[in-house]
Amino acid sequence: MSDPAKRPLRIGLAGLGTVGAGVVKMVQTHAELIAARAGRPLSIVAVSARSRAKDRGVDLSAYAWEDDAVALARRADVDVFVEVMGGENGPAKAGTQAAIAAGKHVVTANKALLARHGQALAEAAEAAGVALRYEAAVAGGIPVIKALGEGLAGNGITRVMGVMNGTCNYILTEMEKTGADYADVLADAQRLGYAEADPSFDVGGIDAAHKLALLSALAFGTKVDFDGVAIEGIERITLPDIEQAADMGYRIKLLGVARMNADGLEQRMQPCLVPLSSPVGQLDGVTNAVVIEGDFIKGVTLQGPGAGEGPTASAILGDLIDIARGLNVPAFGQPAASLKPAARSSGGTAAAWYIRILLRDAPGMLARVATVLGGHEISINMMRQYGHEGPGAPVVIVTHPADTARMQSALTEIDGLEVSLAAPVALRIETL
Ligand SMILES: NC(=O)C1=CN([C@@H]2O[C@H](COP(=O)(O)OP(=O)(O)OC[C@H]3O[C@@H](n4cnc5c(N)ncnc54)[C@H](O)[C@@H]3O)[C@@H](O)[C@H]2O)C=CC1
Ligand SMILES: N[C@@H](CC=O)C(=O)O
Ligand code: NA
Repeated sequence: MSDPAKRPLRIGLAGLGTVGAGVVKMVQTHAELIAARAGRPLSIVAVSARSRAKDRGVDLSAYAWEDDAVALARRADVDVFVEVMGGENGPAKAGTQAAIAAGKHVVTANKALLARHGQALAEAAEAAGVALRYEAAVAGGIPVIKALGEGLAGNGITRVMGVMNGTCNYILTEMEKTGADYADVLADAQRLGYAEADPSFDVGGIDAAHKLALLSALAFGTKVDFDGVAIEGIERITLPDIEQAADMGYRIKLLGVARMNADGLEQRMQPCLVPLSSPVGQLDGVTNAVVIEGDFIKGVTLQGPGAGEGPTASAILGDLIDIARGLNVPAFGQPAASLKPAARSSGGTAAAWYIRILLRDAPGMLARVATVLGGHEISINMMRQYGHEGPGAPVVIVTHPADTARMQSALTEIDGLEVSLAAPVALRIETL
């Protein structure tokens, strides 16, 4: 019998959409290069998706077909189950569980699955002695899981932050560049294969929060705590917000921050203003960036394409080549049983805020708002009125640093003023 470490690594590929088709293309395009680097060939043996008939622009004729992803996961001729279907339950979860139970390695791009079930799946994979790899799931083509879990493993990590959703960054930067409508730019992101099957996961900040929760576990040795992420999406950001931020030297980014404070883990994903001149402020289109701060490394910034066929396939192939080489590192950087439950921090550091309000246009209205802010000990750094909007006057206020709790109660009070014509929007200003 041939040496199993030398024979082809046999892949069962579940999902043939943007990511799955990319994986097929890369395996076919780079068969020789991959075999040379992995020490043995990678061979797709069987595939599965919803529709067998659909033309995906790739040649699938050499592969067996399975209607059922769970059956694919259990096939005797499959060594690695590649899950690129999506969904936090359904066949993604059942197939992954079945693969692990059958002693097969798993590579997945599915952050929703891992944000919910990562701990249980990592425990099961370790018990079965198989790898559970997910580089594609976080920041697409950027090798951030490898960087955090391997290259930086000797550091005490102090903070992880960044832009982790390509769709949102694409929308925010395209709106700024072209003045295009939010809905049109979102439709473009869907057409380009960046968005989730349910794009409200992207624009609602949920997809990026899934990713942040996985990075937190890796960075801080805590169990994945997706429900501990404070999430706010970009749905309420308007073109005037983007323009006014630019006018003040900032750009709006959906920014994730994970930090271990004295009272526990702070995890937040929210639109923030960042300096236009900062590396994060410069990110355009589908580009993501993750900043990792550690006690010995100080800071590392990784930047690259966060979504799309090629970058995501690249991450999947990186994981497959590691498996072919016989590497198996714990999914969350240390044995799953040793991960600690994450105590949640009661609040983050204070920050300056950008506030947008729509006030009835009459004398004395601004003074009412200033009084509310003053009552919450929030002092104003700058205040500007931007023309008129129907019966209202859009007003932008930039404050001096204030903590989130104080800002939230001030906003609730402003919202309750009869002069306030729309719910106020407040965005943190991160100095990075
Ligand atoms: N598109 C991207 O840029 C990235 C996507 N991901 C993740 O990769 C996964 C796949 O994403 P895409 O390829 O964009 O999705 P997609 O919608 O383009 O493709 C999904 C594929 O899975 C199959 N599928 C879905 N549900 C199924 C079910 N219940 N039974 C059988 N087959 C099913 C579909 O038929 C399709 O072939 C998701 O978990 C997504 O979050 C991760 C990083 C980047
Ligand atoms: N929908 C995601 C895809 C990659 O994870 C994104 O836009 O970043
Ligand atoms: Na990645």
